[in-house]
Amino acid sequence: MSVSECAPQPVVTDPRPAPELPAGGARPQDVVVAPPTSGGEDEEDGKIKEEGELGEDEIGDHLSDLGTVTAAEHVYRSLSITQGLSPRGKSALCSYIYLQNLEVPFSKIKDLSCVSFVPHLITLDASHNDITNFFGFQPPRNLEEVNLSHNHMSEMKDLSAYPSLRRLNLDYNNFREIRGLQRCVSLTHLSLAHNRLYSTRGLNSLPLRDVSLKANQIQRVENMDCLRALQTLDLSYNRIQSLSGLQNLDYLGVINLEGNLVREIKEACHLHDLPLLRVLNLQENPVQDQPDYRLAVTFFLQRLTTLDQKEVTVEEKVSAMNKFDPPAEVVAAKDHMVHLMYHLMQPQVLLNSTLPGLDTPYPMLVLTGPQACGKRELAHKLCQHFADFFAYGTCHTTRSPYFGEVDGCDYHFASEEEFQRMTRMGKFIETIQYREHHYGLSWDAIEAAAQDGLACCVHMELEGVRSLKMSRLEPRYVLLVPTDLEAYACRLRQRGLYSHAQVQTAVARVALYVTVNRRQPGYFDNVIPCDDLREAYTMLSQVVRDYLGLDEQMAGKSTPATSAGDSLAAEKERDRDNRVFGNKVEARMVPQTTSTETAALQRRRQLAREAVAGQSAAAYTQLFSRSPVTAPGGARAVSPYQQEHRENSSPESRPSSGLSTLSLARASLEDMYDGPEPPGGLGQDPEQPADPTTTPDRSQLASRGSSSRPGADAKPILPPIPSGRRTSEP
Ligand SMILES: Nc1ncnc2c1ncn2[C@@H]1O[C@H](COP(=O)(O)OP(=O)(O)OP(=O)(O)O)[C@@H](O)[C@H]1O
Repeated sequence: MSVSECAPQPVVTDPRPAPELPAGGARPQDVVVAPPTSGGEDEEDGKIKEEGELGEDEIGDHLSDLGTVTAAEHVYRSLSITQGLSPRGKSALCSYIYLQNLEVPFSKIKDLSCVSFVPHLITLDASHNDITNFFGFQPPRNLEEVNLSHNHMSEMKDLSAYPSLRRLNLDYNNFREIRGLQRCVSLTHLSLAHNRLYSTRGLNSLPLRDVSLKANQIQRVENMDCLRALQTLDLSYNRIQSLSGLQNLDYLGVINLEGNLVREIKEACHLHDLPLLRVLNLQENPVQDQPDYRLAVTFFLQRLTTLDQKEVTVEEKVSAMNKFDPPAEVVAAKDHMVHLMYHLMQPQVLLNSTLPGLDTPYPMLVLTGPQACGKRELAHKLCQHFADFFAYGTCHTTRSPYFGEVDGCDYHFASEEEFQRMTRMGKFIETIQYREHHYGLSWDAIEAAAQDGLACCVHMELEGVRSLKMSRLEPRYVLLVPTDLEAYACRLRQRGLYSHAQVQTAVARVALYVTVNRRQPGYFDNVIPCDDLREAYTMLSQVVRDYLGLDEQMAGKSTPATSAGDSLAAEKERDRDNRVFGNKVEARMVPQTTSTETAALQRRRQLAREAVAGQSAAAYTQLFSRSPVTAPGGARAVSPYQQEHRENSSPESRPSSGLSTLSLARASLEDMYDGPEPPGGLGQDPEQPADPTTTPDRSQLASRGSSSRPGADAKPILPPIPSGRRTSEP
């Protein structure tokens, strides 16, 4: 089937008018398109027509797509010869110079020089032939699409004469390198799959949108930076290990890297900044064996919609986020989950900090704020000043002590192993990792305060607050926040403990606290600027006095209520103020109690009352054999208001903190003694004027409580203030 080499013949169009086409379509032979330029190419070539070869006249049977050149001339624009037939002779097409589409696949063609006779050609399909000569024809100046796949070409040549070329398919040839495309300024689609390419070089600055270099021997992505219009890239079945080189292809939306040698998940980082990347295929790469491969890639490339030919689901995206960069709430939830689970795995004992009145939480005060804002100092000072009410809750940490810090006082300094062991033993309520160290508040720290009948005062970072808020404890949260960042940074530097970066981080975290406070009003019960620690302490102690109702009690001392009614009204007013905010927040947070739960709660309360009053079995007495008083308050006999309160009390209406509700604490205390008054007397007659010594203190509490109540005679124990941190009495 060889065709002899000869120069293309000049084409002369037929000047005669085309005959009328019969209705229903014309046989191609009936249409005179262009006469042969000479009579007998075959003779000229000296070839005898072989089987499967089409002569000039037979070619007409394969023409289609009739169009016009002028009003009088009709031409066929497409020639499609398949099924093993081929145009015979190099100049077999010279009669069809107006052909625009030429399809000659599966035709055993070795030489395409006949294409030189069709200068108007736009698309050429000569795939599945035996062509060895790359573009071996005179360039049709409008040639846009060429399919030369499945041939035997091995060398690309300069295609600068094909400026209109848009699509070029050279799959299944033997090319070793990409060459000669520099001037193909219209080339948008290029396929060189199944060749022997070892490099991606040679594509410089082409307007390519779709490139397939599948099944070659490429090891690296090189020189592709300039393919700024590239949208789809198929590099599957090569030997690529790194995804470097793809990071600047801003329009890239689809990358197929199946069957390569990518091993590291971190290679995905090279694709991280591709804004339009939606589809990635890394199937059959060693990286798939990495743990959490799919989640990790989903995390790195959050815009992906399809990974490894599988849709990336919303659930996967959320899981990936929660795993590799969890939002603060998720971190807190996990922390809470872990500690709750480990805690529940331990034998359950009734803690001193377990709800004293079943509907009143153990009172706690949490000072929070950025590192070194002074909260630890203030916490110590507060516990010292309000020694009858608060004990300092000493947290655990894995960091080593700073100069002057005392183990067991500032922190319990623990090794990493010890900390982890405690975690597994369910010892912690919350933990955080701050920098490279762990910090944790243990149940024991709270118990130490609770068993002395004291509220616990602790300090912690925001992360700890988040976790603590998920526990059953309902502390009061006081935010201490520096407003003068320069002074704050200065204070950090003066400590001489932190690097420049750590100072910067601490300063930056101030904004975090401010933002939380702004976006979630009520998240912190009080906000106190702490630029001046003396002023901050004054404000803090006032806040605490308000919580405890101390000032009001002092006022009550100086102007005794004129009547029981006045006293009751004042108490109601105070109680209402204390509760109003807490109730609002709580109402939003607490799910509605079902009737079953309400019934269960009532049963438990009843049992508790009976147990405390000595009316029920010893088991219940044991269960509640501890001091019910944690927040101090003036206990008294049941007043009409308290009676009303007890009747109305429900989990929904209870305040968010034990500290906020002195009256509630009293009520609950009396709930516990809602039977015969305990020895020593719980309170005083509401008809009587207020006791002139009503400022409650530890001794009063002890004297008010029943001497038979365990813990009633306990003495407050305050941790010593370490030197260097010890502050004078205010
Ligand atoms: N259990 C805990 N949970 C959460 N945060 C905690 C806990 N214990 C301590 N922190 C906080 O960890 C941070 C680092 O504590 P560290 O004692 O190392 O720094 P510091 O400079 O002494 O801070 P500060 O003076 O504010 O207490 C502090 O903000 C501290 O309040």
